[in-house]
Amino acid sequence: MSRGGVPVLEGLSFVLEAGQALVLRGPNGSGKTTLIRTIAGLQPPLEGRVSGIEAVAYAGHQDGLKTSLDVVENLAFWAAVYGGGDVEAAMARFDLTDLRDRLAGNLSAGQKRRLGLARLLVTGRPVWVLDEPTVSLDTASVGLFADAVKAHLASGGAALMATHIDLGLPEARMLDVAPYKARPRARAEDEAFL
Ligand SMILES: Nc1ncnc2c1ncn2[C@@H]1O[C@H](COP(=O)(O)OP(=O)(O)OP(=O)(O)O)[C@@H](O)[C@H]1O
Repeated sequence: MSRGGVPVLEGLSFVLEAGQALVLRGPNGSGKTTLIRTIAGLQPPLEGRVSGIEAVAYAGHQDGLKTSLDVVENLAFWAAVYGGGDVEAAMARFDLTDLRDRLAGNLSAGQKRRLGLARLLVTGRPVWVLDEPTVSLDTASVGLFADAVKAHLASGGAALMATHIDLGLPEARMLDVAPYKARPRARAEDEAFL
């Protein structure tokens, strides 16, 4: 896997089964975001392959919100794009019901993040691939998120998450990406000198 053409991770392989959560660990710059983006299909791997991309719902550092639409309109939009998830249930799960008519652009950082995460529910997609999903969330909202993940796993979903905080998901497997740091590679034009 690479960023900007520079290899970041190599030799990394795992299978994520239905009902499983996998938490990516590793220091800043170790390649968690690169791995997440590759698995979500936002960039191709240098080598190897990712299967099941069509089942992925991705949430990255940006919440992907339409700032000029309100909360319920944002979720209805995504539900329509993905084929009709339950907007009311998604709002209830992330404590957004009282904010339903507020423009997404006027939400606080944590409220925006809750809306971005509620979007996952309305996609109906089974594999959540999440990059630091709890950034900006207060303790209560982290609890809402952990409960949403648990319910998702219990219904046969799966979750891959890069996070620096303990989500209180003892069933989650951990994967430290640090041992998979890519070795520097010779550039093609240097080969004659190897
Ligand atoms: N566009 C780019 N061009 C070149 N290098 C990049 C680019 N984007 C990221 N990198 C580098 O790739 C490496 C992996 O970055 P990545 O964002 O995957 O790390 P991370 O584990 O998610 O870090 P953090 O915990 O800080 O979020 C870092 O050394 C970073 O500087």
